[in-house]
Amino acid sequence: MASETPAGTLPSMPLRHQAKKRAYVTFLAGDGDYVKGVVGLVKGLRKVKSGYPLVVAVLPDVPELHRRLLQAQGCIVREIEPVHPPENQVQFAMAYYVINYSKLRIWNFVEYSKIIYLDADIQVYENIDHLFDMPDGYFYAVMDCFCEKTWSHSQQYSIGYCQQCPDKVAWPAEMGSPPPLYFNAGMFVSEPAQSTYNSLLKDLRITPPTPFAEQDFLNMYFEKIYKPISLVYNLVLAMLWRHPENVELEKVKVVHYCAAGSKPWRFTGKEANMDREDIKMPTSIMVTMSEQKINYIPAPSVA
Ligand SMILES: O=c1ccn([C@@H]2O[C@H](COP(=O)(O)OP(=O)(O)O[C@H]3O[C@H](CO)[C@H](O)[C@H](O)[C@H]3O)[C@@H](O)[C@H]2O)c(=O)[nH]1
Ligand SMILES: O[C@H]1[C@H](O)[C@@H](O)[C@H](O)[C@@H](O)[C@H]1O
Ligand SMILES: [Mn+2]
Repeated sequence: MASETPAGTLPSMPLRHQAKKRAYVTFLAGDGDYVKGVVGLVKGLRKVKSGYPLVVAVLPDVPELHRRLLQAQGCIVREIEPVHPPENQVQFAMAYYVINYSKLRIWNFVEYSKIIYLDADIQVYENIDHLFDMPDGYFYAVMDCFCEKTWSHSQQYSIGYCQQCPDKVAWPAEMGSPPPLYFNAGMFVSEPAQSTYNSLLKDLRITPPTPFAEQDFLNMYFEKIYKPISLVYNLVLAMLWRHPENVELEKVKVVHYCAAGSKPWRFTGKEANMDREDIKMPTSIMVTMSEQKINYIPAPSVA
């Protein structure tokens, strides 16, 4: 009779556990204030009793103090090398998006069979561990909205077309077929694998950068296996004022504070959108959460 244990696996551990190591993953660059987002994120995951760790992929420029702060909060900190796109003259929608190509390194986290990636400017309000149980072989993420100014470079924006309401402005026949469904890359479910990682980096070398950096690149790379999931798993904040009819607020589990002026830890009340009630409301929840206790660990004395 053939053995039921494939070569290289431990016979004492049930197969289903060996094959299913999972993690939440986020990305952190620089010594700025996004570390506050990661602290808020890991506290949120803990609060909703997530059963999986948060791995923080950090670039070398993240200071030691921030790394220790995250470890003290229970995060697994993993340093990654920056990934640089090929040189060209593209104007990114936000200049700093260029660093986001480094996110591609997370497909090399092959000790995890499946990951849920969450931006540092995301907060979870309900447990989403069940997303790990969706069938393998797909890339799951939430469809984006094209209505904010960050999209002003695009054909979609120029004609007022958004995939969130595809019937409002129809895609003109003379512009060819409508663009494929496009996801926001601040939240997704995917499977790290050496072969995927290698081919992502190989393809990137021959792909000129575009305004939404790695988000555009991932949309092209995973186009064939992309499966949209409900927007409750990544409420891109501008949906609240661009497509309120699509949002059932009481069902939302994950909020993405990506709109201009919406980062909870940067709230001053004085910048774009900050006078909006729908920005002030979720922002105040998260500010309260992250103010509860950010206990900085003092750096060791150098004396
Ligand atoms: O100084 C920075 C800037 C960014 N980040 C990390 O990079 C992520 C992406 O940056 P933003 O959240 O500010 O970007 P947006 O939400 O506006 O951008 C969206 O488009 C980007 C295009 O590059 C990425 O795909 C991103 O994941 C997606 O949510 C942050 O959450 C954070 O995890 C840092 O750590 N430090
Ligand atoms: O990734 C971007 C970013 O998050 C912007 O803030 C948002 O307006 C876009 O819709 C999205 O594609
Ligand atoms: Mn974001």
